[in-house]
Amino acid sequence: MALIGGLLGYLYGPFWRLRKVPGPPSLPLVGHLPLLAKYGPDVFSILAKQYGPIYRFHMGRQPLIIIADAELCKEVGIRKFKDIPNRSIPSPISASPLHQKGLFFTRDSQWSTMRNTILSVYQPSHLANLVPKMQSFIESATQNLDDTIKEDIIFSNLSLRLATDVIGDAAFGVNFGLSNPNSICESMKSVNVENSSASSSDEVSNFINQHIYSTTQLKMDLSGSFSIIIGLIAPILQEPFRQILKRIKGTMDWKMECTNKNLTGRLDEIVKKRMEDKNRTSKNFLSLILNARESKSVSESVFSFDYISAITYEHLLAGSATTSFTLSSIVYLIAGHLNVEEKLLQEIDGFGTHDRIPNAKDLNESFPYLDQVIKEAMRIYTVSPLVARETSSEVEIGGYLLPKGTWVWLALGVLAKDSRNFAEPEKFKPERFDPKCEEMKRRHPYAFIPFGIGPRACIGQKFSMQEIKLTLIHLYRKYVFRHSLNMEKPLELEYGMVLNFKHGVKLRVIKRT
Ligand code: HEM
Repeated sequence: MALIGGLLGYLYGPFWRLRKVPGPPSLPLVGHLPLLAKYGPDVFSILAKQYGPIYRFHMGRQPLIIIADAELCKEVGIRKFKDIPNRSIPSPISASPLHQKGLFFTRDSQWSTMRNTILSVYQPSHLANLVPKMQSFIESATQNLDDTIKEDIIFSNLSLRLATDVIGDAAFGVNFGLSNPNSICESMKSVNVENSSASSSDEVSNFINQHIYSTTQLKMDLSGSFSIIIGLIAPILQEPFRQILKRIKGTMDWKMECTNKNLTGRLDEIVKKRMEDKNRTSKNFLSLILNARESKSVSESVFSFDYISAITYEHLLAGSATTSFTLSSIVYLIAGHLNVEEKLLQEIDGFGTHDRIPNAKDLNESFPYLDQVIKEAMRIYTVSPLVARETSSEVEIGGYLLPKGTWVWLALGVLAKDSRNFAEPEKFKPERFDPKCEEMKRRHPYAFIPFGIGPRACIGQKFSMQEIKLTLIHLYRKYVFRHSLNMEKPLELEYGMVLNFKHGVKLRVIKRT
């Protein structure tokens, strides 16, 4: 009897505490996973229409409170931040030690100390100094495009190489050499520190493949590893299953374990070398943390070796997959909207001759239409459509009392497609972000938040916008792009920790005359 009581408590306890929040009927154990399987990520928009701006969704046994309204997002992300300061740790992450100790999933004072130290790397003056370095990576990554005229390229691969190199340099002071046309085809023995280039194509492609694998295998839908799926249904069983499966060759858990071990080993090597380097500058993010640690301005326990490794790796992940996805989706959308392309080319050509490289101020002020195009593309393809939070005390949101420990997820992707804020939301119309446009004036200020909201919003927003703008200006000065006939229509997406393209973005390059 006690056993049955315990089992029922385990299965229904999480639901019972939140039963007053509306939501569709859910099945024991699997919760609303069948709905996710049926509709994919669109399920969150569909349910918002049916159940309103705050509703319950059971990711297996775990209930989530989904917030699908701009005003309520402001309440969760900003007004009630002190009661909701951390992110919940989703099942795929709890299975991945590599991803746990970064800024994303650290909590409370550990998080605020880390964030405050890191923030100095993202000051406007530091970012402005990165422009020449970013530009040189961009030139290098796009150097071979002339040879691919009238051929299809997988643009999403190029953009991932580029974004990984840029963040590798800014975060670690390491040139991975992925966008160097020669070292892509040559061999690379090791990833060397401080401005030395990586050589050996097997190693480069190995590294990038592992990096991509590690990012894309953290699924949030039903295509993850077996232990992740078990974790959704019965979290208590996830770790024992993972421990067993990671030893069985060929399973997804085994592959993830090997990949993560390899990557961690390589990155730890970089961190160790940099720790020993007495002449390090503070131009990159890793050196800055190490300097702060040695000068005792932050406690060594806050930035222990594990945390430094995790946070540096996190920058590589967070800074590459998101920026690269965004760049590819922008170019893809422009390729399908020639009126937008024409207006954009006019703005870019009007800036000056090709040898005039825009500086940080130019990027902020001289490309208003480019700004609108980027925002509209990020609205159509919101790379991070759900943002996680967890209550640290009992708190009232939208008329419901949520107990401590409730997972509250902000549905940025649903907000971005809400017709109350974006007329004809499926259409690509950059002009809707023109500050003079009526729709823009009427819009809720938090209806479009692709970088999140409040003190936990993305730390790399300005960094990535600078990189994206520089890249697009460089590309469109020389080329335009068209969809490849070999690309599926509509574009198919994969739902991992961030959105990804199922088959890449395939484009045809046309040289401008
Ligand atoms: C287009 C590019 C990017 C997008 C769309 C994006 C989006 C996001 C979103 C939605 C969040 C969660 C915010 C929240 O919870 O309110 C986030 C957090 C974060 N992002 Fe980004 N990101 C991008 C680029 C970058 C880059 C380039 C970096 C690093 C250089 C970065 C580092 C981070 C970190 C460390 C966090 C966690 C912040 C914290 O918890 O304090 N991101 N990002």
